[in-house]
Amino acid sequence: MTGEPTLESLRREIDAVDDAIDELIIRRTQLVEEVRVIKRGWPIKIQPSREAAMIRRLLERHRGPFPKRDLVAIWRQLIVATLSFEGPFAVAVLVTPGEQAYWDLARDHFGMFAPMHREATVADVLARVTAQDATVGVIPVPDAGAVQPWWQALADNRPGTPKVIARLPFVGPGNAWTAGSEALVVCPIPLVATGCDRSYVVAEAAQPIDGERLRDALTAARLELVMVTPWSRIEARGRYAALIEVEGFVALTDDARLAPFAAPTSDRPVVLTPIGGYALPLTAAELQSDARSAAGGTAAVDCGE
Ligand SMILES: O=C(O)C(=O)C[C@]1(C(=O)O)C=C[C@@H](O)C=C1
Repeated sequence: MTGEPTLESLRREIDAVDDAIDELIIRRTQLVEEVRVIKRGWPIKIQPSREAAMIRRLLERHRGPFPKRDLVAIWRQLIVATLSFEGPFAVAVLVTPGEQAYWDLARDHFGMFAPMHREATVADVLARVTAQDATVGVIPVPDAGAVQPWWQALADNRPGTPKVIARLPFVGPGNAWTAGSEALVVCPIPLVATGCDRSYVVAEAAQPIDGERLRDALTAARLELVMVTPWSRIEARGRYAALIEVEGFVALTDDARLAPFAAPTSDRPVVLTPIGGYALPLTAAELQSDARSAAGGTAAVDCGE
């Protein structure tokens, strides 16, 4: 006899679905253990480009009314749990008196259980990451009004120098104490292109370059300017530097577009050094759930690359 489902019958079905999900987590973990073997010689296991691309792909295929933000939160917790048994994983976070925004952003991204260390200055965060006392560091996003040119330290080719690998929040502000704050994640690993990226380049010159000349130089290099900080003096070298953010992916080494900027010339006095970047945070459109049914997925996001 078939009839309307009852609470009991629906709960039995939910239990069966939960068992299937649990079996898949067990299976996924077995696969990740094989990844761990492949990565045995790698000092740092985190792969932020892969993480961002995985989450974008899963959001595109998802359908139905389950909130996509919460779906991302589930995936983030799963990925970070995985990282913690691939090898040591810890986060150094800038926390200043009265400002815990970066702590919230780090916790939202790296989960409830990743070890997190508070640091009082950006230099302390960078030092911990350089020493690999912490795998990654979380520091403020520099903007066009930035005063602290900490990013100068990233334009250094010595092994172990932290580079920018992600931007937070990846999935919107959530219930963070200080909504609207944004952070960069740094770690000494290279990214790979995900198709939805932005990059940072440090410009260095004997004198500050005015905005128009800089834009022309970047256009010649086929780089589209997003943001440039004020020029600041590098005391040790008697030169000036600015942080530039550009659209798209710029590799840390061998990017043909940057080759002409490796050394200064009389008509091209600016040296450009890539220092990493980030997969673009998820947009409101990507996070829009289908509130009506479990039928349709969402169109792939166009990142203009
Ligand atoms: O693909 C990898 O390299 C993994 O280690 C697996 C995995 C995952 O859980 O899918 C975990 C951590 C990485 O940052 C990216 C992905």
